[in-house]
Amino acid sequence: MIEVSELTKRYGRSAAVDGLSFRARPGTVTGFLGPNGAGKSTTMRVLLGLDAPTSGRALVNGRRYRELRRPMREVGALLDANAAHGGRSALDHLRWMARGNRIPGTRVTEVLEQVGLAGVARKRVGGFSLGMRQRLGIAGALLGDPGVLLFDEPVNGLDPDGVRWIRELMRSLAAEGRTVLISSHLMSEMALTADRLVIIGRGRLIADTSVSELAERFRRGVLVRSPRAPELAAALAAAGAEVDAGPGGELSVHGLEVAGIGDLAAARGIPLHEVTPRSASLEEAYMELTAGSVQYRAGGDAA
Ligand SMILES: Nc1ncnc2c1ncn2[C@@H]1O[C@H](COP(=O)(O)OP(=O)(O)OP(=O)(O)O)[C@@H](O)[C@H]1O
Repeated sequence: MIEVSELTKRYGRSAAVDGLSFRARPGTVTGFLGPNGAGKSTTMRVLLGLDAPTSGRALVNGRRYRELRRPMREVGALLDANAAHGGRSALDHLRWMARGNRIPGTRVTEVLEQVGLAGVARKRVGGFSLGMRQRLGIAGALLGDPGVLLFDEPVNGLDPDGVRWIRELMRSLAAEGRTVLISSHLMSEMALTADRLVIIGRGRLIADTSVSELAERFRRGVLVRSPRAPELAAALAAAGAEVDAGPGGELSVHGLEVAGIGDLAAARGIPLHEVTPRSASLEEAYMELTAGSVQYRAGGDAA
């Protein structure tokens, strides 16, 4: 379990994180979303004890990081894919991590297998592609077999195969009952990977929601086509719906759901050729939610 409550982190006069509260629960992939500079990495750094909060709390399993008895066995993290020393082999890097944390060497072999690097374990990390370095970083996060995992932008720069691999890994880690927090600025990716979405902007919480709740919130009425559209429009309006007729004769209906529209048409013997609930895409929803908190725009204007 991850619990962030009233967390504020200031750098000088500006707040990177500003009164942020949310939870990430076991068995769940929580997508941590926000535009560049929203405060995602800062929150993760505080959770991992790499930065001290100005105020508020960021707890892993009910404790601050430095109060954890065996941190690597409780929480694993991928913050920076380039953290491993380029001159070392993947095997040496993980062995070094394992030794420092009293983790048995056999675990190194296991995680190398799990991330698909067993075949290149003795190669120097300096020659690794970005995707291989991400895998190595993930192997490091998994080394202590922790119940809580934090991944900061793990799909950045990966090809579609790598992206899919990460998505499936995150899902399987959550299915094992682990708490998985994964940051991204891409809604499209999170919509496929995450159960819950914590969306932040300028250090503040914008939404704490499930993917389906977010889609529901951005519903845009029901699109209806019928060869007897004017008659149907009148009947829907009489039933209290708000109806707009489009240029092609299609109706945009608000205030009545698909079932209600179908029942009403059936009762009057009006044929329906299409009844489609419409919602803004999740990407549009995300853009709308974060519109006020984008720090930098193309052209360099501060928002
Ligand atoms: N060490 C630091 N000193 C001063 N300002 C910092 C420091 N670390 C982060 N910031 C500022 O805090 C804000 C939040 O940064 P953070 O890296 O947490 O955002 P993010 O959501 O992870 O963004 P990105 O997606 O770009 O990584 C930014 O305005 C950033 O410039």
